[in-house]
Amino acid sequence: MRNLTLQDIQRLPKTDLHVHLDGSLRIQTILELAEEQGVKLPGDSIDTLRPHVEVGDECTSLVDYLKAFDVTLSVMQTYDALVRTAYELAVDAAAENVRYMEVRYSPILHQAKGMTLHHIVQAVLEGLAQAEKECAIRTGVILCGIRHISPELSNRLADLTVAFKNKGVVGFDLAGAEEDFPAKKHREAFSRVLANNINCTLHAGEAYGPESIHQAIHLCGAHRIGHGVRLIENGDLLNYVNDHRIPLECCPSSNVQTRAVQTMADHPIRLFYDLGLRVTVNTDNRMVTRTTVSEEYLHLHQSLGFTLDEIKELIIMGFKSAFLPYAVKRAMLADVVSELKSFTPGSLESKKEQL
Ligand SMILES: O=c1[nH]cnc2c1ncn2[C@@H]1O[C@H](CO)[C@@H](O)[C@H]1O
Ligand SMILES: [Zn+2]
Repeated sequence: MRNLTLQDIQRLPKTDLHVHLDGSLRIQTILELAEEQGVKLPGDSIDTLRPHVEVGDECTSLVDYLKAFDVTLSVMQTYDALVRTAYELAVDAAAENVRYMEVRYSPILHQAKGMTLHHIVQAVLEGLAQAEKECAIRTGVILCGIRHISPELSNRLADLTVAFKNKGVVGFDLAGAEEDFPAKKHREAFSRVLANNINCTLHAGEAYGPESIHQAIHLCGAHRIGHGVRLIENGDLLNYVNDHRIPLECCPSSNVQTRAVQTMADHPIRLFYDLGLRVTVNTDNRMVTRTTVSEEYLHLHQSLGFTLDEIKELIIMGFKSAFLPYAVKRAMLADVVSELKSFTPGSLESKKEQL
C-alpha cells in the first residue's frame, strides 16, 4: 500500500483526549491578548515570541518544557481570554476532523487577576460551547491538580470538579513536575472525585518511573494514564494495565521533547500496541509541542510503521477511552466505525478525477 499523507490523516475522524488549554493557543492570539491587556511578552512578533512558547529540539526535560507556560498564562487571566482561547482550540481541532476532544487545564493558574474559580470554569465552557455550535466537534473539560503546587489546592480543584459534574467537566487530572512530587500526596483530592463517581486520569510515567504509574492506579484510582511511557520498565504492572484495559494517553512528540523517549522511533507505543494495550494518540500541547493530532498519527506511520488499519484501530481506541456516558459513546463509536470502514486514502480531487 502507498504511504499515507497528512491530508489522508486529516480526513479521518479522531479524538484528542489529552490536550492542555494553556499549551494550545495560536501565537498570534497571545500577541493580541497581550496588546489588549497591556501585558509585556518576551517577544513582540510571531518570530520573536515563538522560541519562548514552542520548546523545539533544545528542550532538555519536563521541567524545562513547562517554562513555556509562564508566558501563556500571563495572558490567560481574564474571562474573555479564556473564552477566546478555548473557542479557538476547538475550532482548530475541528478543522483537522477531531470529533471529540477533552481539554484540560488548572483553574488555579488563572486567578492572578482575581477571577473566581467558578468563572474560570464557566469561561472555558462558554468558549467550547460556541465552537460546538459552529463546528462538528464535541468537547469535555478535565480539571488538573498540579503536583508541584499543593495537595490542598488539589482538594479545592477536586471540589470544583464535583461542582461542575454533568455541566461540562468530565474528569480530574494531576499534572506538573513529576519527579519529587508523588501522586500519593494528592490522594485526598482523588478520593473526593471518585466518591462522586467522576472519572480521573493522572500524568504518570513521563518524567518518573513505573512507581508513579503504580501510585496513580492503586492509590489515586486512575481510569486512564497520561503518557505512561515508562510502563515499559515494569512488565507486571504493564500486564495489569493491559488486563484492566486502562487506556494510555500517548503524546509521542511531547515525549521526545521532554526526553521521556530518545527518538520517535524508540517510542514504546509500538510495543504497547503490539501487546494489545489500549493506547490513544494525543497532542498534549498543540502550540508548545508545535503539533496536531494528524501529525502525531503521521509520525507513528512514518517512524513506527503503523498501517492505515492499525491507525483506524488506534482511532477506535481513542473513542472507546472517552470520558463519556456509555450510551453516548456507543452511538458515537458506531458512526465512527462506519465512517472508517468506507474511508480510502487519496485526495478528494484525485477521486473526482477517477470518476
Ligand atoms: O506533559 C505535561 N506533563 C506534565 N504537566 C504538564 C504537561 N503539559 C502541561 N502540563 C502542565 O499542566 C498545566 C495545566 O494545563 C500547565 O500549566 C502545565 O504546567
Ligand atoms: Zn499533559
